[in-house]
Amino acid sequence: MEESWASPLTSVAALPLLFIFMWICKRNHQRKIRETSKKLPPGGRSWPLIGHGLKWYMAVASSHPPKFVEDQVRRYGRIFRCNLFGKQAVVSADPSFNRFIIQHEEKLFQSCYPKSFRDLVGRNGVIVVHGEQQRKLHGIAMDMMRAEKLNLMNSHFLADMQMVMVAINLMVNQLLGVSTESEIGEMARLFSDFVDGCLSVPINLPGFTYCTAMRARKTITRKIKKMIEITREQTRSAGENGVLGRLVEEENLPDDVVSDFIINLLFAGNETTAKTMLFALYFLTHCPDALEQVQDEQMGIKRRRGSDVLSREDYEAMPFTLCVIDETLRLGGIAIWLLREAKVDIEYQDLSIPKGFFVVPFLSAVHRDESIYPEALSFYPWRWMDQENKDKRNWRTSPFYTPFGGGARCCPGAELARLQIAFFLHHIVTKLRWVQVKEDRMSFFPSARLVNGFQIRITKNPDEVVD
Ligand code: HEM
Repeated sequence: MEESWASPLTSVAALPLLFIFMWICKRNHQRKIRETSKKLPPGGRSWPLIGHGLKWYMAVASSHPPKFVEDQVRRYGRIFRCNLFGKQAVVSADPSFNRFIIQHEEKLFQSCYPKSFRDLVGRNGVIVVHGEQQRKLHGIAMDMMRAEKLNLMNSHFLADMQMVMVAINLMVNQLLGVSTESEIGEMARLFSDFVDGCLSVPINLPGFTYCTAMRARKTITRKIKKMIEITREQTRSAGENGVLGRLVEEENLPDDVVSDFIINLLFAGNETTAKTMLFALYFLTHCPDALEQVQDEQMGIKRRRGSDVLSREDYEAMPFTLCVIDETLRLGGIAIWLLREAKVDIEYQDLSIPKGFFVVPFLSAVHRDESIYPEALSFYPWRWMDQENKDKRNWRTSPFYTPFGGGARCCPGAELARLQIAFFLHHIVTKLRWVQVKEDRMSFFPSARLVNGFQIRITKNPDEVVD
């Protein structure tokens, strides 16, 4: 009796609960379907401990750094998973995803460097800081290096630049306002020790390159701080203090931050530009037609100008030389890949990338992709004269051409670097002739270089116009 009374009542009360239960089940089921269809990028097995490190190293040390990436792309597609530097990594040879990564710095991804590197380049430096501090320092660097400012910053800038053409000397001269030969020479020597350490095994014991670099860093920092003091005491006319003067007077940054800022600019701007100059000469040596066209263009400028010092207008009148520089950056761009870490769980198209994974946009895989650049492995500067490639060539916006990175960390020195390389080529091709005396090849490990040091025999150009 009790049962027959309770039963209809229970059924009525249970009905809404049953609906809720079914709705929750359905929702969970749909979520599960969604979650399983969003999956980790595909990837192959790797060796314990070393992961894919050996194959990665062999490719990067060769003259075709995307080799490992290309092999994986053939198997798994342009976005794949592997094991690098002791961690799970997602590597991309996909132009759109690369752009997505560099455009979402700070929100989804974050650049990351080992502690040993951060200690060396400076924990306050723009390269390693994040968030508000990075934005502020990056803004200052961008502002300083803007093309129109390069002319205004220092009325002697372009002339100085051509007198102290060795990249590091130029950087020391411009950044610190140091001009005597002995001061520049000493800073250049210290800096060379410092840079070697950035690319070495981080053992901080006497006799090791890293330790020598840390010592060099201390001396450089002491010198910069002394210069800051002197700069504060002196009031020179605008522009005469170099970048250091502007940082101290206009930006009002603490001394430690100014010092790391300068060291970062020296580090980021020196090797990159000097190596690109070297690669440009190497490519031109192996492409006589391009060399002849650069020589004609530059001799024309020299004849018109009638002097050794170039101006901004001359820079704008060398379209073919700029194609040579852009083609050099495409094939021999110093930054072949960038390193990021996923800050949060990320979903991109039907893929998920868990928080903490390394994410590696492999720039040179795109630069050497046959489906994007026909005859991709040939040095062919004329491709950039093609109007169809105008958008592709715009390194500020193009997903296909990113030698200077992009987004919040795009290279602030890009214009300065192109200007320096163009002027370097002008002086070299108008004044000298050379013959390569030893076979050579590019390698990108531990940093971009020509393995035999590009040995050439140099003679004076017999056609040089005497001023
Ligand atoms: C051919 C020469 C150069 C190349 C190929 C180059 C390339 C790059 C690339 C790819 C990045 C982005 C790194 C990343 O996203 O993790 C970068 C950043 C940077 N570059 Fe350059 N660079 C060159 C010259 C210069 C010069 C001349 C300067 C300064 C005078 C400079 C200063 C910097 C700085 C400070 C950063 C860090 C920006 C930040 O993290 O906010 N670079 N460069």
